[in-house]
Amino acid sequence: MSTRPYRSVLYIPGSKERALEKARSLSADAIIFDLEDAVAPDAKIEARATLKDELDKGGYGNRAKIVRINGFDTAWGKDDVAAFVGADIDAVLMPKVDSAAQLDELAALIPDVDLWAMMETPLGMLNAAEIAAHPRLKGFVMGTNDLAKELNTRFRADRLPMMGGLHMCLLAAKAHGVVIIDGVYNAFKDNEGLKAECEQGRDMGMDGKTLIHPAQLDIANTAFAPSKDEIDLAQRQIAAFEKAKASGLGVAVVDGKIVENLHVVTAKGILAKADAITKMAG
Ligand SMILES: CC(C)(COP(=O)(O)OP(=O)(O)OC[C@H]1O[C@@H](n2cnc3c(N)ncnc32)[C@H](O)[C@@H]1OP(=O)(O)O)[C@@H](O)C(=O)NCCC(=O)NCCSC(=O)C[C@H](O)C(=O)O
Ligand SMILES: [Mg+2]
Repeated sequence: MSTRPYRSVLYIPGSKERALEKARSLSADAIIFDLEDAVAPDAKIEARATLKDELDKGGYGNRAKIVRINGFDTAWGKDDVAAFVGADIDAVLMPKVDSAAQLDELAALIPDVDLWAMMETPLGMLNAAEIAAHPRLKGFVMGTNDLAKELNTRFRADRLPMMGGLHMCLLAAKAHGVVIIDGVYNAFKDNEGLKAECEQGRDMGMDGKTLIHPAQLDIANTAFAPSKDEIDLAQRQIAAFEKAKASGLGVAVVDGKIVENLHVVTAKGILAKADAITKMAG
């Protein structure tokens, strides 16, 4: 599993030069440079060239750089991949992945970068386990807009209609040790709604949230970072368990709750995440 933080993963349309420039100073853990749905068909080829130029210029620091290409069933998909062979990017994100075979096709065209998959179709949900098991696959991004469209579900604050799909992808991601990022929150001026959805995704086990506007960054960064109380508890659990172990015991008690080796593993994960976030901030 990656120790790199992915609390906030910001989409930026490859066609928007101003936003591409602005992203160099934003507090996103990762950026998805989008050539797919955020770019109009007439602007696709120019967006690809603009994005290539901006990535060549650099300046995105230690944010993960992920390029979302168009699907291979479009006129642009394979040329998108060709344009970024050898570029300074961390991953290529394929939209609407239905099967591991589609990742084989992508893998054959671009060496040396991680592959990520948009999980946003009914077939993708059903095949999540084989997709997560692909040897080059390192991350899932939930495409909850496309999923809602395909399932003909309504948007609800509790996201009940799409929970089945989200959970299938979570199980597959965790089983194969790949990162999983939650879908976007479309109402980008509704901070309370975004906070609630970030906390829901975090509690389910998502590693972070995809975002569409810079104003959403702080909310996601806070929700997906360990809180001071969580860090304090993790430190006390580790210390209490070490003390118990030294006395020949396998169980400690902290705040009236048992602490066993498995809780210590979780506690160490929390501290490692907090450390990675501190390092990311530089
Ligand atoms: C949603 C927007 C269209 C709003 O744009 P706009 O009205 O221009 O916003 P602001 O005027 O408030 O912008 C303020 C400044 O912030 C910069 N900006 C805006 N958005 C971004 C961004 N995403 N990244 C970086 N910088 C951004 C503006 O340039 C302004 O800067 P300045 O000039 O210095 O003041 C717009 O935010 C937008 O286009 N967002 C991205 C939309 C997108 O990427 N959609 C596709 C992904 S969603 C999806 O497809 C998920 C999935 O596939 C699914 O199925 O669910
Ligand atoms: Mg989509």
